[in-house]
Amino acid sequence: MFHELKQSKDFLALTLAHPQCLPEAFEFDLNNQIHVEVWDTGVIMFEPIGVKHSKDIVLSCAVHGNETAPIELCNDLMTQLLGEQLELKQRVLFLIGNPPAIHNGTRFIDENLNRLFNGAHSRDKGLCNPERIRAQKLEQYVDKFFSSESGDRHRMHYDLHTAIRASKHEKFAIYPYRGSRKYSKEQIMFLESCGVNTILFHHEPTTTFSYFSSENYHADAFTIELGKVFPMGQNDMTRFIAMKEMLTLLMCGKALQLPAFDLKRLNLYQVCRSLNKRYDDFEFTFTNDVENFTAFPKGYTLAKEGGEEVKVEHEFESIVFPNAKVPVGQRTVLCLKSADESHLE
Ligand SMILES: O=C(O)CCC(=O)N[C@@H](CCC(=O)O)C(=O)O
Ligand SMILES: [Zn+2]
Repeated sequence: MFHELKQSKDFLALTLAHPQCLPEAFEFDLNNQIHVEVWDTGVIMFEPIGVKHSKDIVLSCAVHGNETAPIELCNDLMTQLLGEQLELKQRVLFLIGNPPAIHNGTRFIDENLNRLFNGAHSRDKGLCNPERIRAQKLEQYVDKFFSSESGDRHRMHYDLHTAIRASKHEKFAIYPYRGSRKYSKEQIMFLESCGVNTILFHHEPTTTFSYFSSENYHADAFTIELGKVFPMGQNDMTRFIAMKEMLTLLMCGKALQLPAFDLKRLNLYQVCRSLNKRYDDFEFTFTNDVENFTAFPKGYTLAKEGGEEVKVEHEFESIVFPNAKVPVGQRTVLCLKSADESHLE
């Protein structure tokens, strides 16, 4: 296994060759002062040797198996690290979330992994399918990674996705609910430098991976949507150059040279409500080619279910992630209104 990875430098290939689990964990040192630990299939940690580091960075992809651009992006970074092409100065944990779903070319196999974090994997029907078991393990790996360093650390988790539909703002990030904690202008400008200039502030706790890291480890954590979903190999990787460059600077401890916070460079949205499916016959009134962030006026009927109409409540509401095909009880769409900078620091 170790020799296979040393030779190929392709952690995605190793992961896909063993989608359920690896026969054993292993570790080794690269020739350029980097310690590598493989904890499980899709789970690899890189740590600089002999350097005083201060940042713990989690980069996750394939929490949804068919969202391939983030997988290619992360694999590029991992291959560069394994090929000793990067001078790593900070700790990084890469997570390839759902390898069986990558094989399947689907969002998930049994259950949406990104609804199973923050303990949801063990609630109700419990650890009854591979996604629930994987969610629990991913939580344990994040815990191990963040908890093994103490003191004044800067923890980050960028959970990389792509969206099912086209979007009026191609790249955007969901900033998980933070309770009384302020949202970070510096993180927002970091994302803007990555090409992600649209931020959605979530209005309530969720069971997503980014919320888990944000809530439990006070990490600067985001779900980041990098564009529309395409099959593996069909992504235009030039669209992710800025993202890759900024992540490389971050990992290698280089100056980020972030611009000052500037509202003119950003689109800020507040989630005003999450519509959960209540009846099997839930349907939207708009078609599948309506883009994310399309705004509808007050009174407009967005959806119908159980003989009732779901109408826009604010002057305008923009929709994101509409999906009528979720199980009853789950989110069918997020409704957004414009946000200002009042809760930022
Ligand atoms: O395009 C879609 O409908 C879904 C894209 C996606 O996977 N989005 C994430 C967002 C998670 C969050 O709200 O932080 C998801 O639905 O899990
Ligand atoms: Zn996704």
